[in-house]
Amino acid sequence: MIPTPEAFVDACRRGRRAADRCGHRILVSWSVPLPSCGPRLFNDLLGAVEGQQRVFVWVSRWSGRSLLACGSAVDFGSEGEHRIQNIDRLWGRCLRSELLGDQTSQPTGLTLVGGFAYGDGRRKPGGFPAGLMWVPTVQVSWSGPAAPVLTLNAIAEPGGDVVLQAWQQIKHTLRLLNNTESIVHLTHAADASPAFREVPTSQAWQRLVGRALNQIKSGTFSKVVLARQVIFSVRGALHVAVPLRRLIARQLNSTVFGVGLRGQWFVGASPECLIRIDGNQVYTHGLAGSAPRGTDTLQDDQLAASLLADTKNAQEHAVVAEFVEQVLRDVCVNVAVGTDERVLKLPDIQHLQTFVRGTLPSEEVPGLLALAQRLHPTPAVCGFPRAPAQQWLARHEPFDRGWYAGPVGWTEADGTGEMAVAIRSALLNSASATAYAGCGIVSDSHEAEEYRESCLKLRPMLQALGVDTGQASLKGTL
Ligand SMILES: C=C(O[C@H]1C=CC=C(C(=O)O)[C@@H]1O)C(=O)O
Repeated sequence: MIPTPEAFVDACRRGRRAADRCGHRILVSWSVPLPSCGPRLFNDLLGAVEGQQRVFVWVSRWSGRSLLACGSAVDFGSEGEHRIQNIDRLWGRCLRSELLGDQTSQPTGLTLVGGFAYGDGRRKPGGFPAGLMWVPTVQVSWSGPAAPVLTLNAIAEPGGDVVLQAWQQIKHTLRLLNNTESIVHLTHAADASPAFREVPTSQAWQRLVGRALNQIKSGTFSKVVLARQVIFSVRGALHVAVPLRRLIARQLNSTVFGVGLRGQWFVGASPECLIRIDGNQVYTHGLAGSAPRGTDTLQDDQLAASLLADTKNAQEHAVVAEFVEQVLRDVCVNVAVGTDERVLKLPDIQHLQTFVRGTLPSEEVPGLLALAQRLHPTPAVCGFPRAPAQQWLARHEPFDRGWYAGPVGWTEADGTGEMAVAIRSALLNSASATAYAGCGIVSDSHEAEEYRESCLKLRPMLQALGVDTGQASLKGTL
């Protein structure tokens, strides 16, 4: 099923010779189109990779790019305020001095995948790291209707036994590609139990909204985005392929992601693109201001019209749209702000949105990660002005956001790539599923309305986890 695997072994041999010459490790990246049909292979592979130690899943509604990757040839990790920038620097250095040197152009499939915690706190034992991106050992990617591309990456060390290593990697890849059929049929969802715990409790969260409103009145900030957690216990083994498939099938206007690290998974369907680069074009997205969906088209359109006309939502949205526009103006030329498609309709909620695009000038410019560092956190997940909102959240939000609302995505050697704001997400392990939602609080916000809105934002993940939100005990709460 892998065409010309010997070519990968040859590339590894060349990598080893280069490593011997320069005395340091060399990254070998080799890609080949796969003959199998795309969507089916993707769906089947999802079942096959879920048990792996390191997995990255991506189904983009912005670029049409899908990725399924496992293993890591090389990790780039960093903590602290400059974690995105630090990983950008390490990746740049790897591309300049460690990539297999005798290729005439950039390797086509080489991709860095991963993400970042929302905050710059230090890594907690057992939790997701503050920043981790990596080059997968095995990756299958699709772009629109084109044939899937298989990419194998390996590190050749000076004096290392690359031939054995390369054949083992091919064997492992073949096992993954061939095992898909049997594994997918064994995959059953152990749905999350309807028993749940809210952090903070609904009353405490609404009291916090009240305190945020006092700060807004006293002029500390004009907007803050307050989040909450809902924690479900999980009965039996949770097969992550099941919620991922549900998200892919239902959240058609959201980019679906899944990051598996040592048995824990961070998954979600984000409607918010932090940054996307395609060639010299840069895209970002302001998303804030929300309304429920209607029960029929007439009511739905009325709700969208009121959302567009409402001053509270307009204010909540404007700070985000103006912020992301300014970041693009700082680095791009020909910045244009989209005026159509002002409302994004998702199955459970609708939002105000603004698309901003720009062109990278031809001189040396920041890449995807450097732009993500400038944009994160936008006022859609933090507040405005950023520093006082951030400080207030650090003191009052009673949990660590982890990767919720952080940047998650991928970038290639030529700078192409995309990162989502990881909202509408959950952290899953063998015992529990923790789902997150946050709401932008501005001067005209109301505690109970914001609580109801946060429940709508939790729904995509709860539905994906098999929680019956129509059930009596959850009605009016979630
Ligand atoms: C912070 C979240 O949503 C943001 C994105 C869209 C609309 C939002 C709002 O209306 O509050 C939030 O700013 C979340 O879903 O957890």
